[in-house]
Amino acid sequence: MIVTVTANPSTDRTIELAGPLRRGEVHRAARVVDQPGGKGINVARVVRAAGLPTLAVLPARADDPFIDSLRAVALPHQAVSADGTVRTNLTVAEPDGTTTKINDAGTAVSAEAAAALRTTIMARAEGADWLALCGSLPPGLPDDWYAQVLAATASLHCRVAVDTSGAPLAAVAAARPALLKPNSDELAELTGDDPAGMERSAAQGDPSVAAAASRTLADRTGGTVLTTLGAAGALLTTPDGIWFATAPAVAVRSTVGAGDASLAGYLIAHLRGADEAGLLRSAVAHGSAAAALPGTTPPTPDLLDEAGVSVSRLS
Ligand SMILES: O=P(O)(O)OC[C@@]1(O)O[C@H](CO)[C@@H](O)[C@@H]1O
Repeated sequence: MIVTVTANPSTDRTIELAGPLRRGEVHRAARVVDQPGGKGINVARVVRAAGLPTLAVLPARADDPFIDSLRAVALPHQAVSADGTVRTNLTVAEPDGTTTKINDAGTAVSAEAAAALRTTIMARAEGADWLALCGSLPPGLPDDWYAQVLAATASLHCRVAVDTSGAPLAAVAAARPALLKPNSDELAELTGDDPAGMERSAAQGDPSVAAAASRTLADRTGGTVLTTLGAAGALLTTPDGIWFATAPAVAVRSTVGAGDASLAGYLIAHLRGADEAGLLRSAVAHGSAAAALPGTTPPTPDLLDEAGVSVSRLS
C-alpha cells in the first residue's frame, strides 16, 4: 500500500494554445481542461493505474467540487476537513511542449485542520509500505511540517518518500527521509550548483555534476535520492552507488506531473521488488510517458517504454 499526502492539492487547469505564448498579448485557448492535481494526488493516480493499492490523503471540505473530481477518476482518497476551497493552478501549454505554470499559494490550513491531517496520516501510515509526502505546504503549515511528520513516523514500518521544494525541502532533507525526489532546480537549491548546467551536461552524456550533487545530498540524508533531470533522464543515488538513466525520446505535450509519475514509477517498482537499475528504469519510463500526455494526465502501464530507457552504473 502506498499512501500519499498532498498538503496543498490543486485543480490543475490546462490551457492549450494553438501557437506560441506571446507575453502581453491576447490568446484564444484551443482547449481548456480541469484535472485533479497536486503532487501526491498525481503519484496516487499513477500507482492506481498500475493496479497497486493506494490512498491519497489531503485537506479538503467534503462538499468541495475537488472531491467530486477525485471520485470521477476513481481515486481512493481520504479528505480531512479544511476551511477554504482547493486552489486552482494554471498551466499554459504551447504546441512545442513548452509548459508555463502559475501556482496559487493555496488555502490556509488552520491549526485544527493541521492536527486532524497529521492524525489521519499517522493512522494510514501504520499499515503502509510507503508514505509519500508531496508538494508545497499551504499557508498555515510551518516549513518543517514534513520534517515533523517524518519524525513522528520513525517507529512505524513504512518508509517515507518526500518530493517538495524550498524551505520545506531543506528542513526535511535534514530529517533523513528514506527517499528524496528532487528535480535539478530543487537539488541545486540544496547544493548551490547550476541546475540548467546539470541537465545540459547530462543530456550530452556527462551526468557527473548532477551525480556529485546527488551524492552530496544522499550523504546528508543517509537514504536514497532520485534526481529527475527532465529530458536528460534521472539519477538514482543510494549509500552503495549511483545509477544514471537516459530517457526515451518522446514528443513532449506537458511536463506537468512528469516528476510525480517518476516518483510513482520508483515506488511501484519497489513494491514489486526491483533492483536499483529496475527502480530507475521504471521511474524514467513513467516520467517520460507522463510528459507525452496532455495536462496532468497520469500514464497507464500500456504507455511505458521501459526498453527505451538505458541504465548504467556510475559508481
Ligand atoms: O505548488 P506545488 O504543490 O509545489 O505543486 C503543485 C503542482 O504544480 O504539482 C503538480 C505537478 O507536479 C501539479 O499537479 C500541481 O499543480
